Amino acid sequence: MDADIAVRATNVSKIYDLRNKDNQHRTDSSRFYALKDVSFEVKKGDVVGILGTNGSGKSTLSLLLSGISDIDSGTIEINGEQSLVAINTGLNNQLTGLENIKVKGALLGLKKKRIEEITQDVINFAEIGDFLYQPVKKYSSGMKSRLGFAISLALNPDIFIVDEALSVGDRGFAKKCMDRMMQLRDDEGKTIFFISHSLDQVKNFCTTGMWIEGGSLVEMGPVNEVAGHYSEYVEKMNAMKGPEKRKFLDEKFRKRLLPKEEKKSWWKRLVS
Ligand SMILES: Nc1ncnc2c1ncn2[C@@H]1O[C@H](COP(=O)(O)OP(=O)(O)OP(=O)(O)O)[C@@H](O)[C@H]1O
Repeated sequence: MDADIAVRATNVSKIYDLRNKDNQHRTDSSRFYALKDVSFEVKKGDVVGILGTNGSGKSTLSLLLSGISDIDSGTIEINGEQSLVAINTGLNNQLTGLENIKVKGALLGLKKKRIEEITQDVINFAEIGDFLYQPVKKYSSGMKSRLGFAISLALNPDIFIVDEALSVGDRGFAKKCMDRMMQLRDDEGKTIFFISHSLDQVKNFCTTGMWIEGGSLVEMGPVNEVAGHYSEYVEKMNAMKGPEKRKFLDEKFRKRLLPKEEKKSWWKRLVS
């Protein structure tokens, strides 16, 4: 992969099993594309805003980009270290904040001295006081976001993946994070993927827009253009009336189901 490329995704698909309301597998068409055949390239230093309505596949993509979740088909090539900042990922709920920092450092194979430096950076940035010594399960979502964000910043990865993490923090902390992310963008040339439902935030912060809808990549390009097309789509969808909207959403959902033949061959592959 060329040295100026940070991430290359080629025909990436992620499939989930659907369960019915009794938590049983459905008898037919029970497999569903969270992402389907997604391909793109992102240059180093690019700041990509990922847009898409609820359930379109944005968080799934963030989990694949950060290497937390496995891909079902296709490839993702990454140039550099990546780190995910999300509300509910990456922290062990049973451990205290402090233990989480140390475990993360140890898992990355860092030396004791480096872990101590990182711990101090996290304490300074997160400003969660004595909560540092409480198990994370006692944290509010805003506090988890503070800790998660501070850890990712301190680890100083080449690629940041920020999934809605700012939406739960209070205004002061969200501003502090945005200021720091602007520094990462402008002074350090980091590659950033930024998922937010705030279109203004995406337009102000990002250079490239990536619109994912129904598990597929619809458009990627200059952020203002992509955000404009996405807004038009959302407006059209919002203008739909009850039955029309239900039909539209149902068709969108059905397009993501794996065909039965494909399901059969999957089972055959499993038993053969
Ligand atoms: N672990 C899972 N098991 C089964 N289905 C899942 C799982 N995680 C996500 N999905 C489904 O995959 C689809 C994509 O979900 P994802 O969380 O990526 O969407 P999103 O674009 O981030 O949505 P939102 O804007 O609501 O956060 C959704 O239909 C979701 O229900």
